[in-house]
Formats: sequence, structure tokens, C-alpha cells
Amino acid sequence: MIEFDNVSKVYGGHPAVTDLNLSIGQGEFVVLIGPSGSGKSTTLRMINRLVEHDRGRIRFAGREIRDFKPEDLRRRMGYAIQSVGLFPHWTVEKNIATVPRLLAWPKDKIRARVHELLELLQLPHAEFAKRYPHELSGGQQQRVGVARALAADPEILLMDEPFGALDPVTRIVMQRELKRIHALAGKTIVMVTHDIDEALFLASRVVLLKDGQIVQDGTPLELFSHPASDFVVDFLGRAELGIKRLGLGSVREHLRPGRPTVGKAISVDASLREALSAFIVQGTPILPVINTNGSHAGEMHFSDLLLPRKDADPTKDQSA
Ligand SMILES: Nc1ncnc2c1ncn2[C@@H]1O[C@H](COP(=O)(O)OP(=O)(O)OP(=O)(O)O)[C@@H](O)[C@H]1O
Repeated sequence: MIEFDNVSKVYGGHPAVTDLNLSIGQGEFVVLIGPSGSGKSTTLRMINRLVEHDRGRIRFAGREIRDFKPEDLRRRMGYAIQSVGLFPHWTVEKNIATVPRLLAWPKDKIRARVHELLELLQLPHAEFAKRYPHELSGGQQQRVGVARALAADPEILLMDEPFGALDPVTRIVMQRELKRIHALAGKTIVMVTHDIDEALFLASRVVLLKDGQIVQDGTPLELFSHPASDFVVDFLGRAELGIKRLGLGSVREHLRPGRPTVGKAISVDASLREALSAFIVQGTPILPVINTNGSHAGEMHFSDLLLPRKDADPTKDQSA
């Protein structure tokens, strides 16, 4: 869907991105991560031509992006950024409808789409549609920014630290929301973040950059299982590698049959990292497990945390 072929960008003699090769397929959730100044935002912005590349080729849907008018390209790609950039004198409704109006959608279709997106992002239409950006919290503004990026059902969603300004609780809610939208709509998403936990939670593929070059490109599990260098290990957080890796697995993988037992139950969809925390907080070696509808599912044993993952084949996409 998007292909970078030996792409470079230089600013005033300083290389920002050098000989980048990257191929992003339909439906992937690719997270660009790396230290400050490593070229993440430059890479993202070259996709919708907010930044023009100097060398190499970038293709979108098989055509060179230079063959598209920038505005046509941007209408086909949603773009959400940390500072949101909502139009201050427009209501939430009008802000979300920006691209559909440019595309001259019929009014009814626009109204229905705005309604649908507000509900999807848990901003009830009756309460929020007529508000202005200054009447929203920072987190609500960011949700409107994401709704606006999704409005015309773009083929790709480009996101630059979209949850950067959020408090940790809202940030987790938004990450879950985005993961749900991705699973539901099968959108191709390319996102920049500084937050390794966010990357590991969301990405089907992580692209780790350093000094404008790719250090490693793989599934989260591949990065843990076969880190390409010490830099990768340090970036993943050397001291917490085991705990972070547990975050990639779920209770479901270690579910055992068992009768309901005492203790606070954990969901089959909880991560093994959450399970570890629950074992420690409850001081128990066995946790009751429930399904998403609250019914009894079985139990999990503390010792099973040490078992190798059933699906630990690093050649498989763990996001599926
Ligand atoms: N408009 C610009 N003019 C000059 N240099 C720039 C410009 N934009 C980016 N750079 C430089 O290019 C390099 C890559 O910047 P980029 O913003 O892509 O990095 P980043 O990984 O997104 O960083 P951060 O995490 O701090 O946002 C940096 O050295 C930066 O200083």
C-alpha cells in the first residue's frame, strides 16, 4: 500500500532520513518509534507530502506520490497530530465534517457519519456536536481530532503522537479505542510514538529508527525474541524486558479448566502482565478467569507465566 524505496531527506545539509526502505501492507498497524530526532515525523509526513523527500521513491497504491496532487493524497489519508489543530471557530460537528464537505458529500450522509464517529469515540452526539473546541478537555479535543481524521473513511490513517498530551488513564482508553477501530475497520495505520508500551500494545509491526535509519523492523515479539542490537534491547527497556514481554501474551493462552474459586476474577483478554499484577496483589497462585460477558471461563496458574508462549514462532504475526 505504501512503499519507500531508498528514500532520503536532508535539511540544510543534515540528513533526517537516509536510504529508507519500508513496505507497508493493507491493514497493517505500523508504529514508528525511536529517540528524539531519529526521523519518525519526517518519515510519516513524507507519506502525505507535508514534507517532500529528496531522493528515492515513495509509492501509494502503486503510484508515485509525486503523481498525486497533495490535496488529493491528503483526502485519501487521515492525519491526526498531538496538537490536534481543530478550527477554533467551528463546532465539533463542522470540524469532523471538514473532509466530507470538501468531497461534497450529501448533507444527510455527512450528518450520519459525524453521528457515528462521535458515538464510536464515546462523545455522545447530543452533548458534543454543537460545542466549540475551547469547550472541550484536551482528551476530548484529541478524540475529535481522531474522528476528523477518520471522517471520510480514508484508506490510511497517519498519526503523529496522537495521544501525546493525554493523562495516562485517558491515553489507555484511547489506545484501546484505536485498537478496536483498527480491528473493526481493518484500516492501515501508521503511527509515531515515543512510548514503547504504546507501540507494543498497538503495533502489528514496530519500525525502530535511529539517526534516520531503520535499526529493526518486525513484530513486537520479533523485537523481543531477536533484538538486532544492544540498542534495541536498551530501547525496549533492558531492566523490564520480561515484564514487557508478558504484556504481549494473554490469559487466554494459559487458560485451564477449573471450577469457580474464590478471589477476584481476571478476564480471558487480560494481558499476562496484568495477570502477574493480579497474582501479586491477591497473593494467590491460582486466579479465577472470566469471559468478556462475565461468565466463568476457568482458571490460570501462576507457574504458567513461565511457560513458553504457545505461539512463540517469531515468523508469525502476533497481532492477528
Ligand atoms: N523543518 C525542519 N528544518 C530543519 N531540520 C528539521 C526540520 N524538521 C526536522 N528536522 C531535523 O530532522 C531530524 C529528524 O526530525 P524528526 O522530526 O523527523 O524526528 P523525530 O524522530 O520525529 O523526533 P521527535 O521524536 O523529537 O519528534 C532532526 O534532526 C530534526 O532536527
